[in-house]
Amino acid sequence: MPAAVPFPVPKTLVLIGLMGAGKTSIGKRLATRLGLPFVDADHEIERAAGCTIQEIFDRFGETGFRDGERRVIARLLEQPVQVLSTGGGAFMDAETRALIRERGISIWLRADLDLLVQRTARRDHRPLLRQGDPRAVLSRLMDVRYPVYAAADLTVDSDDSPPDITTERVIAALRPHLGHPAPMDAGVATA
Ligand SMILES: Nc1ncnc2c1ncn2[C@@H]1O[C@H](COP(=O)(O)OP(=O)(O)O)[C@@H](O)[C@H]1O
Ligand SMILES: O=C(O)C1=C[C@@H](OP(=O)(O)O)[C@@H](O)[C@H](O)C1
Ligand SMILES: [Mg+2]
Repeated sequence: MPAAVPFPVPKTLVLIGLMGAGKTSIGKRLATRLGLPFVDADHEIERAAGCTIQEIFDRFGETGFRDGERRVIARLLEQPVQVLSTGGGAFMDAETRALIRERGISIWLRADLDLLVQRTARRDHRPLLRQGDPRAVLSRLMDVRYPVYAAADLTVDSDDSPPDITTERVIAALRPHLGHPAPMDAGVATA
């Protein structure tokens, strides 16, 4: 991966999109490229609860999970600028969406159904995909969520390109939102 790019980033970069779109994996790479801290909301929710997302769903239901998710993301958005990967349902919450709009730059990683099915099949830690045929669940979620995700500040296609290419695509889309890099000779007096 190329060295970090020294562009000032004005607000936390918030990755949104369906399960398997690559929010967690691209978010990590994006943070490295921009020299920013990385945080994954699902990871923070599990840390705060002291158990896995599956266990939260089992004990408190999806509503309990969503309450925790809303609180954790609000807390994370109070922190200094970073890359924040959310879980696929987070942006569907009106309160969370408003906070992201105020304090972040939202980036929708858009992927097609086949790719999402293929990528999410590798692991079974997503409770919503254990409640029926994963393709049918993802297809239904696409219908409901894509019109809402479309309100993101930026949309970037997550296809079968290597992750580093998708990461560069995100950086290219972000360019108009980034400051200018510090000049190499900053502070050097000129005649
Ligand atoms: N080009 C790619 N871009 C993003 N993820 C990819 C890519 N190729 C394979 N993957 C894999 O897809 C899986 C789902 O990605 P993940 O980052 O967990 O998505 P999300 O956080 O959006 O649910 C991961 O195992 C990741 O390694
Ligand atoms: O789409 C969703 O509602 C969910 C997505 C998951 O995160 P990823 O999108 O990172 O898989 C996780 O937050 C939870 O299983 C619910
Ligand atoms: Mg994730």
